[in-house]
Amino acid sequence: MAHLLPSSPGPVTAEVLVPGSKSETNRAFVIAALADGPCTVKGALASRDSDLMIAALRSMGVTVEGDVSDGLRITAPQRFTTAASGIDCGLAGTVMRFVPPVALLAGGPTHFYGDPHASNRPMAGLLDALRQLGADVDSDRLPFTVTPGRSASNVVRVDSSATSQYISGLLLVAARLPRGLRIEQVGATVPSRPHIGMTVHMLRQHDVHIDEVDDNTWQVAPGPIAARDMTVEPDLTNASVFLAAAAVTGGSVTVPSWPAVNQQAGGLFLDIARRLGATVDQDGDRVTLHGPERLQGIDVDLHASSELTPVVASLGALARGTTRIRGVGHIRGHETDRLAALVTEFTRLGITAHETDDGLVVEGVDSPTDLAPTEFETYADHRMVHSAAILALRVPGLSVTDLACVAKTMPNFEADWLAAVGA
Ligand SMILES: O=C(O)C1=C[C@@H](OP(=O)(O)O)[C@@H](O)[C@H](O)C1
Ligand SMILES: C=C(OP(=O)(O)O)C(=O)O
Repeated sequence: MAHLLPSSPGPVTAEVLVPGSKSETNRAFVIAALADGPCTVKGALASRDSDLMIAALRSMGVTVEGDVSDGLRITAPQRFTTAASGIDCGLAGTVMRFVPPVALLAGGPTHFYGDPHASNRPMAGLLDALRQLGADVDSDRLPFTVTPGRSASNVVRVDSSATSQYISGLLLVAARLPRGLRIEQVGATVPSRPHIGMTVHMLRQHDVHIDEVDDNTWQVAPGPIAARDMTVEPDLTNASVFLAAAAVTGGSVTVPSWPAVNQQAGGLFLDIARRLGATVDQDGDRVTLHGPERLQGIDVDLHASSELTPVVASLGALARGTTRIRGVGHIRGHETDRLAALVTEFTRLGITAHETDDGLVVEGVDSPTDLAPTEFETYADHRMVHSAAILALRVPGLSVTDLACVAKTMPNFEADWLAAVGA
């Protein structure tokens, strides 16, 4: 069923408290599940991806008590069990890449499955690394079964050019392996580096000793992961959607509780917005974005913050001139092939856009109200909804085919968006 998205005749003015970071939440859950005592996680995101992570860990013997609003109490099992009915990864990259390494600690085979499209997401590099650690793995994509075995080595060579999540997944379990782990990244280049930085930072807060030998080598000492309580920051990539509403309407949106120092790729949005012509003020932990009369197209490398691509593409479509996004070829393996999806839907709407080897080129539209509003296909991808929602503010009548997929990281998106844009 098509869902009409709100347009905004005037500037959007709002203050929006965004929910917890998906990336931090699912790392916090895995770290707590591997720690040497109970940990409380506060500020966690409640969403499909985090629910899938909790269900996965529970089915391996982890105890999760309490609720997200008061803090979740997570206790590692004496020994990880084999999940009797398998582990549902949904479409969550963090579940499909962070949990299989934990299955190395289980006493037998663990089966992993997911949504239909999850089978298109890259897994081979991680599964190959698990084989190097002695596991038997019966496929190179979902669904697959990991059966741990005796490891001949504590060194893995992994091509992580398809996703940074292979490195993060291996780092998370590394200290718990009998001899620790040395990870040697052998791919041409690793995307989304801040996400690896987040993994390293969070593990160090639990006394895990990680030596970043060089840009492509991590040496993790064996040892306990210290139990400590954690507080999850707001999700800055999701915050960018709301800030973008101000950017395209000449309005002002404030996000409170913005962590001054953070490891989130979404934090890079503020500089990108400035380059597009927005003004960004930071007053303590409050960030306010003021939109200009008209944004200006930019040439931008989003290799480090590729999950911002759908938002930046929409900003480019509403800016003056051309916007070129580079360094994001790997997002063809995200929730959907995001480059193809954005170009297809933009073109259908009348926006000139094309794919390049490693990104997109989008021509800014002079009169968005002249575009023929369409039904924007979302391909089960939450960030395609975000992209459409930003465009719709200036293209009255635009709808999306499916709104429910926002539950992946922001189940309350519709209500929060309607409140923010004053619809
Ligand atoms: O580890 C994480 O939490 C994530 C890493 C990134 O994946 P890629 O390295 O595949 O871009 C990012 O895009 C994704 O949204 C979340
Ligand atoms: C790529 C994304 O998610 P995942 O964690 O499933 O990889 C995303 O949220 O943009």
